[in-house]
Amino acid sequence: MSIFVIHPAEFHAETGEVRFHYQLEDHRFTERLELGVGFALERAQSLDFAHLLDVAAAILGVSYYKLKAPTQIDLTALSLTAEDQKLIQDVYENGLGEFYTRNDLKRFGQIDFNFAPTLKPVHDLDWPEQSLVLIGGGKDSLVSVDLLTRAEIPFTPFAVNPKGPIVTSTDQIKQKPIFVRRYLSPNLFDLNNQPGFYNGHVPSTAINSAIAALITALYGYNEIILSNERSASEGNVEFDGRQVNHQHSKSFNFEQLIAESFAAASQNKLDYFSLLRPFSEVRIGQLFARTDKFDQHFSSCNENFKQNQDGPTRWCTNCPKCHFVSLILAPFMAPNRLQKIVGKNVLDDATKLNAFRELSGLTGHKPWECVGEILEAAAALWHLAHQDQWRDVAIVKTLKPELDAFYGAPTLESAWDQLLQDTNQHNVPEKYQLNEIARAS
Ligand SMILES: CC(=O)N[C@H]1[C@@H](OP(=O)(O)OP(=O)(O)OC[C@H]2O[C@@H](n3ccc(=O)[nH]c3=O)[C@H](O)[C@@H]2O)O[C@H](CO)[C@@H](O)[C@@H]1O[C@H](C)C(=O)N[C@@H](C)C(=O)N[C@@H](CCC(=O)O)C(=O)O
Ligand SMILES: Nc1ncnc2c1ncn2[C@@H]1O[C@H](COP(=O)(O)OP(=O)(O)OP(=O)(O)O)[C@@H](O)[C@H]1O
Repeated sequence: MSIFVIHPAEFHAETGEVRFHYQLEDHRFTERLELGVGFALERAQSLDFAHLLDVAAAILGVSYYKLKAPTQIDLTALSLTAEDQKLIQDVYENGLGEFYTRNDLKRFGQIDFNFAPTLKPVHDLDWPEQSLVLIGGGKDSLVSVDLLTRAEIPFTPFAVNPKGPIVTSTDQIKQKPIFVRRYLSPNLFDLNNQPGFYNGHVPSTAINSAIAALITALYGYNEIILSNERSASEGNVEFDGRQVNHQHSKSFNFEQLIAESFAAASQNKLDYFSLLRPFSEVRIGQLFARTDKFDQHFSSCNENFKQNQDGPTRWCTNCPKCHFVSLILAPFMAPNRLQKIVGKNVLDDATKLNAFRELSGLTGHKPWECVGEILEAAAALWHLAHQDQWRDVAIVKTLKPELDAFYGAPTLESAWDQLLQDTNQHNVPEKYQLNEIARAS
C-alpha cells in the first residue's frame, strides 16, 4: 500500500533557502523556497520558526501527495500542535476537494494521518507589530491596499512568485515588498505526464499563507492580511457527502482553522484574517471602482500565473474569471472604462452566453474558478439590465428574460440589495474595521 511521507524541512540561513522533502513510493521530491536574506540569525534559529517550517512542510506536501492520493500520510517526523493537525486534515481533505471530485476519488474521512504526539510549543520569538498584506495581482488585494492607504495604516506587500500583475500592482504601492521565490520539485512535472498519476487543483491560498507565516517569524511581523471576500465560502458542487469548494482555502471556515494554528504557534501573537470578509464580490467591485489608479496595473485572470507563463497576458477574456470580474465591475463603471481595463467588452459578446449562464446558475454548475456566488452573478446581470449604459449589450439583453423566468425579479432585486450590505461574519480586528472609509464615495 502506498504511503505519502513528509520529512522535516532544511533551512539554510546563509542563503535563506528552505528545502522541503517528500516521498511517495520510490519517488522523492524536493521543493525549494527562497526567503531572502537580511533577517536576524536568532530568528532563523528559533523554535517558533522551526515549528512553522513543520506546518509549511505539511501544507506544501499537497502538490506531491495528489500524484497518487494514498490513504496514509506519515507526518511522524513533524512537531505539530493539535490546532496544526486540524488544519492539515482540512487542507488534505477539503482543500483537495475539487481534485477528488474531478478524479472521482473518495477520500473524505478515509485518510489515515499518522501524527507524532501533539506538540506543546515553547515560544522564543517576539512578534513586532507590523503587517504583511498578500498581493495576488487582482482587484481584491488592491481594494485592501486602497482601504489601508486611505486609513493611513502602514503595511508591507508580500507575494510568492511575483510576476505580471503582481509586480505591476506592487509597483503602485510605496512600501517595498517582500517577495518569495518558490520552485516546485521538477520531477512533479515529469510524473504529471505519466499514466497512473493523478493531477488537479491544489489549495493555493493555504500554500501562500504557510509561506507568509515563515516570513512573519523570520522578519518580525504579527499580522497576515488576506483579501478574501465572503462569496469565497460558497461551494461548487456536492461530492462524496460534502460541499466542494474550488476556493476552499479562501473560505471563512479555513480562515478560522489557520488563524487558530498560527495563534497556537505564537502565544496568540500572530494574527491571520481577511480584511474583505465582510464584503461580497459585488461590493468589492464597487470599492475597486472608486479609483482608477490601478486600472492599467492589475489583472484577475489566472492565465498570468501559470508556471510557464512569463510574458504578459493581463486579461485572456475567455476564462470564467475574466467574465465574472467584468460582470461585477460593470455596474460601477462605464463600458469604455471596463473595455480599457479588460481589453474587450465581454458582456457584448454573444458567443459567451453559455459562460454567463453557468456563472449565474441558469445551466451547469458554478465553474471551478475564483468566481462569486451564483445568485451574485445573477443579481449583477439583472441589475445591469436596469442601467441605460448596459441594458442593450448582448449578454444582458438576452439573459434578462431568462433570469426573470428562473429567479423572478423580487429575488434578484433583494439579492442585489443584500450584496451591497456588509456582514458581521468576519474576524477583522477592530483597528481594521474601516467601515466609514468603505462607505465614503
Ligand atoms: C495558474 C492556475 O490557475 N493554475 C491552475 C491550473 O494549472 P495549469 O496546469 O494550467 O498550470 P500551472 O499553474 O502552471 O501548473 C502546472 C502544474 O503544476 C501543478 N502545481 C502547480 C502549483 C502548485 O502549487 N502545485 C502544483 O502541483 C499543477 O497541478 C499542474 O499540474 O490547473 C491546476 C489544476 O486544476 C490548478 O491546480 C492550478 O492552480 C494553481 C495551483 C494556482 O495557483 N491557482 C490559483 C490561481 C487558484 O486557483 N486560486 C484559487 C484559490 C484556491 C484556494 O483554495 O486557495 C482561486 O483563485 O480561486
Ligand atoms: N502569488 C501570491 N502571493 C501571495 N498572495 C497571493 C498570491 N496570489 C494570491 N494571493 C492572495 O491570496 C488571496 C486570494 O487571491 P485572489 O486571486 O482571490 O485575490 P486577488 O488576486 O487580489 O483578486 P482577484 O480575485 O481579482 O484575482 C488574496 O488575499 C491574494 O492577495
